[in-house]
Amino acid sequence: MTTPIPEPASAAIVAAGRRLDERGWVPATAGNLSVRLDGGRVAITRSGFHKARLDAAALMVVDADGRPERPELKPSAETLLHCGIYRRFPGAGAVLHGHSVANTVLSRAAGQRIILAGYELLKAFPGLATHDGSVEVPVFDNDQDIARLQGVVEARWGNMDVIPPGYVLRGHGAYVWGPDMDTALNRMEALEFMLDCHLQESQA
Ligand SMILES: CSCCC(=O)C(=O)COP(=O)(O)O
Ligand SMILES: [Zn+2]
Repeated sequence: MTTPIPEPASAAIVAAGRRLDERGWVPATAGNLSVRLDGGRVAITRSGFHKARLDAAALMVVDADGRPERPELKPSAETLLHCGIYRRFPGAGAVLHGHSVANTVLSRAAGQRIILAGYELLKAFPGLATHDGSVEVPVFDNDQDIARLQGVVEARWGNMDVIPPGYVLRGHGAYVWGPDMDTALNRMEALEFMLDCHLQESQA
């Protein structure tokens, strides 16, 4: 059965794609965006579309396991990472993925984590009331086998006491989520701002 994507969900994805593009975080056709719908379904960008020029035709619906409602359409190649986030975090309502210079450069040099500490913008993440704290952003080796990569992500989450609403794929990009699209966008801007600071400090 296929059902249309509710207009608020498609509008949120289209607007978010433009915002990520304005920031320079979705070059070429990089990035993917999704919103959780009723019944475990997910509205997500189709593979290969430029995120600055999304419209309703560039979006589609998959089930909670990433299976397309319309099998003739190809969802984002990274759909299973979105589904993994929605499965693990019932409060997640929107997921964003972008390829910034900062997340790409820093993750290529990082180990298994990037520690962000002392930034006022840490307060954009849940559970941090002041700048006087730190967040461990997991870094995963990139993998073209997305199901296998999701397995690695889940195993790591299982070993973390505090899981921040984001992670980075080495040399590839960042994933961030939130209860709604506006919050996810704010968290992504906060993460990217702090990564950019981190990068500039490392070059000073
Ligand atoms: C040209 S970017 C390479 C694929 C990628 O990393 C990405 O984020 C976009 O893939 P999609 O299938 O979602 O278009
Ligand atoms: Zn990507």
